[in-house]
Amino acid sequence: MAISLGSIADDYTGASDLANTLTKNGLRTVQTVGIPDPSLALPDVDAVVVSLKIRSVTASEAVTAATEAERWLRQRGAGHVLYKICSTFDSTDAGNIGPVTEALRDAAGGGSVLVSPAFPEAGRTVYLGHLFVGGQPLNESPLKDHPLNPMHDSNLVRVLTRQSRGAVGLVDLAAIAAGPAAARARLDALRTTGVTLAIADAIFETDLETLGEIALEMPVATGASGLGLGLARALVRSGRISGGATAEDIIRPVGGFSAIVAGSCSKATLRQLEVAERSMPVLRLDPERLMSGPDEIAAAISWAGDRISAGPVIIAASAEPETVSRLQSQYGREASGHAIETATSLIAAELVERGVRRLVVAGGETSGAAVDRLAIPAFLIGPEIAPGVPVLRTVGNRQGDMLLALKSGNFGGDDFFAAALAMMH
Ligand SMILES: Nc1ncnc2c1ncn2[C@@H]1O[C@H](COP(=O)(O)OP(=O)(O)O)[C@@H](O)[C@H]1O
Ligand SMILES: O=C(O)[C@@H](O)C(=O)COP(=O)(O)O
Repeated sequence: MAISLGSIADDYTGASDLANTLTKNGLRTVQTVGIPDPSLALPDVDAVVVSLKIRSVTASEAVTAATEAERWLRQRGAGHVLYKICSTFDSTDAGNIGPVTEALRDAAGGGSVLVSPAFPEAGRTVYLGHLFVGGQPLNESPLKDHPLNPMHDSNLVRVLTRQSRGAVGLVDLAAIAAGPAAARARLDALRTTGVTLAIADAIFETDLETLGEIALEMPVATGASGLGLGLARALVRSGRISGGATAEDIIRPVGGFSAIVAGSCSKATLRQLEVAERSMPVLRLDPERLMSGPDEIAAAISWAGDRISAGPVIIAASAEPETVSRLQSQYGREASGHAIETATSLIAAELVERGVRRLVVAGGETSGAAVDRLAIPAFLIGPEIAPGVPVLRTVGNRQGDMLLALKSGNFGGDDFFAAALAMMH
């Protein structure tokens, strides 16, 4: 199997978001969980998205995992590798976007790397290097309260500079709107001044198409699904792939019970839970009790066990920023995040043991922990529930075929949970 496009995603929801965009734009795509075991039979595809859980680990761990994935992708023919980051540039001054991008650049022999988290379909645009989330600059958006990586600066040139060894520049909208030749010239001019990482503005899909065209001429790029769209369209335009991806039979029924597990504290998820509460049983976990022992997990499993055969249930650790801050000031940010992810993943695994075969997980880190515990090796990409969130069908899963949706915290409309379940039978 030779692939045209390789991607390394820094979390699992981000991976399914990108795989969804690539599929919608004509690439047959598979999402693997880590580097797949050689015994796993992967389908014949144009693109592989390797999901890693490296957004919130140390920079050196992230670099090691990403460079290993890069080698694996190159060995399978990937001429271009996209490092998929969050469209809200989730990271801290310690990394990991800068260190991983620079390591992938070094592995590919140097040159310039375009970096753009723009994803206009989801309201993420970049202008003069500033990232906007809907109508708000990043630092005024709900991302300012993210439990693991609160974002306090919308100027991505500054943010990336703080994480990188090399100089960071800007390919601005004026150059991009003037088309590939002008954007290329701007990038070349930056390179002569020693800039190796270039934040790229993008507001409209046409900007992404321009970015995709020039990114494809280079071995590495860093960005969110918007850049994926540009790369996929450039590949299809180049005639190198057939452009015939379909998502049709991926959602054939799997049976079993259905459940939702949420660990995202994003504003969108909190609203979706409120709305779902009107039509489904929802158990709100007590974070204090989760931190102090296994009783809360056992109680949640028993609560779900009593209800699951009657219809879908939701179990959520999600809480408002004030509650999250209180817990973090008592136990520390990483320790509380990790303990809650462990709890939600144990609950998800226990639900699957009890016959759940249709599972929605809300939250990037939360999804990563759950999919790892379930030991699911890979996913095929089905139709889209909401921008950035497809239905996934497991490949090579030991419990048999399952349908999942891994929802990025910030994605989906108010009725996302009902909409997801309606597409999974
Ligand atoms: N009540 C809570 N208090 C503190 N942290 C929490 C709480 N509920 C969930 N978390 C943690 O918050 C983090 C949310 O991150 P993530 O799952 O990536 O969601 P998102 O997709 O919204 O970023 C996880 O580490 C999760 O364990
Ligand atoms: O690019 C995006 O916004 C998403 O694909 C993504 O990575 C979101 O991360 P989480 O909110 O942590 O799921």
